[in-house]
Amino acid sequence: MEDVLRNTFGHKGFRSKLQEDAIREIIKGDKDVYVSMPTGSGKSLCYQLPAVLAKGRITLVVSPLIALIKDQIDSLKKVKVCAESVNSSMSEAERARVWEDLRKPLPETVMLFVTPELVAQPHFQEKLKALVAKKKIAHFAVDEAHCVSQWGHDFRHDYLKLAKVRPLMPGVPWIALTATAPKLVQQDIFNQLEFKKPAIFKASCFRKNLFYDVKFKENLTNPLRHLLQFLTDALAGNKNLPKGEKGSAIVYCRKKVDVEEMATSLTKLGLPARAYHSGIPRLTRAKNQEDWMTGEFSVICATVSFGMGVDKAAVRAVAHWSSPQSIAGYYQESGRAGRDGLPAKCRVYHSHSDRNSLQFLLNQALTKAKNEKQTQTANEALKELKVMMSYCEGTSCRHAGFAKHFGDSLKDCKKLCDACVDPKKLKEKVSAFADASASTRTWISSKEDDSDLYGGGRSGAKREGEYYAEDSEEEVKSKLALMRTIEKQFALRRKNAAPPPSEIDEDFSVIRSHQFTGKIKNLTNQSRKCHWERILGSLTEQAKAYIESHPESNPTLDNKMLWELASELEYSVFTSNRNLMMYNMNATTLKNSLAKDVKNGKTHANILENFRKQRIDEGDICETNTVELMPEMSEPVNEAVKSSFTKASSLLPKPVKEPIKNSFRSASSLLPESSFLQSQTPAKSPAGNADVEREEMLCDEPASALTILSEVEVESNPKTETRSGSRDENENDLQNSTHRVSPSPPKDDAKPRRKKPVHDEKRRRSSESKATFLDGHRDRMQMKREIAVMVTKELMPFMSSGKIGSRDIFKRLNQAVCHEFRNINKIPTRKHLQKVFVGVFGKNRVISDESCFLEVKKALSGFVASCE
Ligand SMILES: Nc1ncnc2c1ncn2[C@@H]1O[C@H](COP(=O)(O)OP(=O)(O)OP(=O)(O)O)[C@@H](O)[C@H]1O
Repeated sequence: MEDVLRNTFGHKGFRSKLQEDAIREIIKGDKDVYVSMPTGSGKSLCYQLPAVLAKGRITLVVSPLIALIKDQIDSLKKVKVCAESVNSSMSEAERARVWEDLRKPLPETVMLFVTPELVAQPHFQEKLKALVAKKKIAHFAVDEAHCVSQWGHDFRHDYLKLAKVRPLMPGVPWIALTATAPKLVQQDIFNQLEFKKPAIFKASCFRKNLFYDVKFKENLTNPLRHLLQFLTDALAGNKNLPKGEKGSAIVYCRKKVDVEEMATSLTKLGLPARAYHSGIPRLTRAKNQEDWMTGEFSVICATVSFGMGVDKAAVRAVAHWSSPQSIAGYYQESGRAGRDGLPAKCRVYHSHSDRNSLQFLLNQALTKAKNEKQTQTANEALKELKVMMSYCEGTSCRHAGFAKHFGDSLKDCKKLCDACVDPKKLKEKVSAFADASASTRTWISSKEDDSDLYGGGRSGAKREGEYYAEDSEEEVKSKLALMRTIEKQFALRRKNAAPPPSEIDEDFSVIRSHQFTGKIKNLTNQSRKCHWERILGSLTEQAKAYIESHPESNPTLDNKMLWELASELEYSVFTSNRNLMMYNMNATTLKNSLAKDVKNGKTHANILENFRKQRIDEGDICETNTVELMPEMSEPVNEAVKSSFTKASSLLPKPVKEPIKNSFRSASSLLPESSFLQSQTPAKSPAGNADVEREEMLCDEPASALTILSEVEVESNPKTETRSGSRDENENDLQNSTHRVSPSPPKDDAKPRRKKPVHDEKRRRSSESKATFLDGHRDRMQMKREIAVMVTKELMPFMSSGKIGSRDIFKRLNQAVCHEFRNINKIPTRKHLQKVFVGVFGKNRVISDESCFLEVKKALSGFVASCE
């Protein structure tokens, strides 16, 4: 045995005691054997070595993918072990050659790799019987045995048929091999493969060379840059290594389209990456995999169809760009890191929208379940998702999370995950994320197609053949359905009539927190959905108008974004109104306002943001060293875009005029003359015009324009009620002051508002705070706001003293400075800014015109960098 280990396989010893023991047991050949060891721990050797020792007899190996089979055969050929396969990718002659060999009294073939589909074929079973009759089968090994379990994350229907061949081979011992599987899956494997009293070899799932953490996209200023940094750090050791030894990384994305986008974005940012998913032509896909394996490039962006059986040792990082669907799946995918035993990192970028999309899709599967089995499967998938979400949003040791799931006993890893390295910091992050979720927890995103959910996810049951088939037909259907709905809404909007309840009742996924509809007495889901549809109609029209008027930038309609935005806006009206009449009135006013904006050629801020992002992705907007995912109406956005910009505040219902705090009153009076406010606000405050001007000069933070203004007020008027000590308190006050832009009946405007009891007020505030949360990127937006406030405040005096030639230059300079600080993720202090402005204005420079401004802009990053 040791000879074969050394001389044939070239290993100095066994990888572990468990590997050795399992191999010994398999060689004995008197029992079925179950081997469960983490990815990369050397499971294959457990059947390969006994196969070599079983001279003259064949070991049959069932493997789920032809690609995987090919890899195995290639690596065995390298060590001169004769392994063959018979599968659909081979020519008739090749298959005949293999069968011919197998018929020989002493076949050369040591291992025969087959797919479960082939095993199910009668003609294969006939040949199998003949081989068994001649006692030519040594072992029957089932690789990736978790595929047999419906509770596994990668169920393959054809694996279920394997047990049918069991009676055809009495006395042949079976081997089931899988990476770590939970107890339930293990038992299911035994049941399905009819294992009786198997010998069990099970390793701990703890991978001591892997560091696990979770990042919350909503907490990050620029998640893409964050990922880029993560990958760059992980691959930093590559510099002095030859190509073949360079470390590499995998970025898993949920959908094929995300895979493509990610590969393009990373490449544009200077980290060459390629895509891998089943939609890519097979040859290109194979070339991408090959080039990644050989170190031509380091990063592969893929759906989960990539990786099974990929034996690349030096994977230094595995990132999941959105939350995986199950913890077992995540364990296996992330386990592709560090197969060489050296340190590697595994990270999930989690977000509310991922959580909600997954939840929505699985709920949908549950709703659509036609029989008890499907219901059970869907329920199980939901349970798995719950566990995965607890992993992402929990604060306990990540490794212990795996251990618990797989029935191991590990308590904590000490320092191999973010939870053990800095529990306090993680708790803060989780709580910031939870805060953001207050408004989105029950939000169910727009219809999504699950055909590409992490390469198929549980729907992977549908997969057949060698590659994960993906349902492009489904995708098309889903898109058509979406388009039909949007078209329907256009028609409805034109007729200005609500659809019959039966039609709208069919799907409330667009209505956020719809289970809370009872909050407003007599308000039905149908009614909410009807308002949502009308809002969506107007938004879609805005987007279409923009597309028509900007053919040069070739933007495309992002239906999903429009659905979500419509839901967001409807939800903000829903949470800020307390009776049916007010809800209906304000929802209608909102819709009218959006429609009016269409006429006036205005476009909602989020739509502009989306188009701008598209342009960034296209590479049209690419500022040196920066890719921004959030709206930055800065330099590269053309004037037309700027002028058609609709303030988010204009979408909020009418502000309460009288009983508000100073800061808010001033803020509301600073609002732009949007169609909505024009129709609602009878008179401006005396300070109105000046303030409007000042507001326009502020840095372009569309969704938070109002909030910025409130903050400016807070900063500049220490006596205002909202001013309080800490930044957090200010933030609360800020929100509260902003809430007051909630709708109220026109009659109330003239009367002072009756003071509510404290608990009522609290409840009102909390529901209103949900309403003000417009984009779910709270921390990032807050940082932007704070930068904008600081920069505006410090730049103002230069405007007043005539050092800035025009309002437009002020605005652009302000944007440019904000931009620089956002680039370095820093909220500047007064001192920082004073230093920057010494550089900008020198002793007595006046930035009077465009050329002057451009000159300053060029040097700006240097001034900002040196201000620290
Ligand atoms: N005893 C050993 N000594 C050194 N290297 C080994 C030993 N056993 C296996 N290996 C190597 O470890 C690597 C991983 O082995 P293998 O592919 O069998 O892992 P696995 O457990 O099947 O992983 P996965 O579940 O991802 O397929 C291979 O490169 C293999 O050659």
